Amino acid sequence: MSVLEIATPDDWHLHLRDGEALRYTVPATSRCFARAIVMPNLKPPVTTVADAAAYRERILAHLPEGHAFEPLMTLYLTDRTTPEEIDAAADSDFVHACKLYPAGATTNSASGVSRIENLYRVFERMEERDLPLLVHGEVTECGVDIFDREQVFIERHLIPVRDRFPALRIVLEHITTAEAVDFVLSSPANVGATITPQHLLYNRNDMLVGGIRPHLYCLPILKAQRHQGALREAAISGNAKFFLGTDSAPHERATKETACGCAGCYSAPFAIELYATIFDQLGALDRLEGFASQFGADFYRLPRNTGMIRLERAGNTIPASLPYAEDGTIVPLAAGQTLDWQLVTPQH
Ligand SMILES: NC(=O)N[C@@H](CC(=O)O)C(=O)O
Ligand SMILES: [Zn+2]
Ligand SMILES: [Zn+2]
Repeated sequence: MSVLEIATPDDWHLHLRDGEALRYTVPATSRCFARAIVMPNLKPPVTTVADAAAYRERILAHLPEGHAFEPLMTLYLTDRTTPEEIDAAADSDFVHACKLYPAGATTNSASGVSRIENLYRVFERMEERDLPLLVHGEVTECGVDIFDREQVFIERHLIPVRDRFPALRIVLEHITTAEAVDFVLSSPANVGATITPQHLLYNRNDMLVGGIRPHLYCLPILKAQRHQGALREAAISGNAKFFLGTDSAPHERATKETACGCAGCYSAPFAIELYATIFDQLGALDRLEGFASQFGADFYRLPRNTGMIRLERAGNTIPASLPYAEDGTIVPLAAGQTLDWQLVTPQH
């Protein structure tokens, strides 16, 4: 097969950042994706419906002419989030979910939740109002090894939340382990997961053997090869609980190539080509459309996109770096690698 046409995809986990960064991040996603779930971990975070409305306008102000793109906004849960704010979110037509960051788990999560049980009244209202809960699923206790943090979070926190709020729609974001795959598979249909390109393409050897590669450092951290295998199997399984979420998380080059580098991989400019290359290598190109363009919309109870995109089989080399922010540069995921697919007809 040398041409691939699929329904226009959506990105169900995306960091666009704010301010000057939007000039780069918004077109990188809108060239290909019709919608994206926009993460709220700004400084300060997006905690109210009013914040989300203002942020949505700043995003749309950077949409290039001729691009059709709908940012699907989210609220950042804190210890102080109220059930009333959940009602306001559910009543709005642009807030589509709330995001749980355990305090200290990842980039800009300092205002996150310190004790998950404190949010049970909020979860109860989300369940009533059918507003999905998106989860960065890692514990933060310093005694728990970084490679075990997802699995321990599932056992200690996620299983109790799922069982206490059986109708709550939950997305375990950017899953990285076989245990996360098993958790999703053994849960009812209202529990799903997003899978990133980096966790499909790489494992911890790619990050650490022969030298440390800061541009592969993201959270949850890349795991062992057997976990990568479980994620690949889930992504190409055709099971509608697993869908595309890039977790494209831009950090300027200097903040990654330093003694204490930031977590996050910037994949947006080549996202669909990365996924197409992986699915092709796994002999599962026919499963890409469900994963990229259908299952997420179904989970969020939004209409599937009616437009199409076209990709062609062609050597597509990702540049070593791209312009980003004021005078900055950014190193995209898989910089310097040649992908097997290229987007030729965006959204038509
Ligand atoms: N994934 C990451 O490593 N980083 C994300 C935050 C997140 O999604 O956890 C970021 O905002 O930089
Ligand atoms: Zn996260
Ligand atoms: Zn993220």
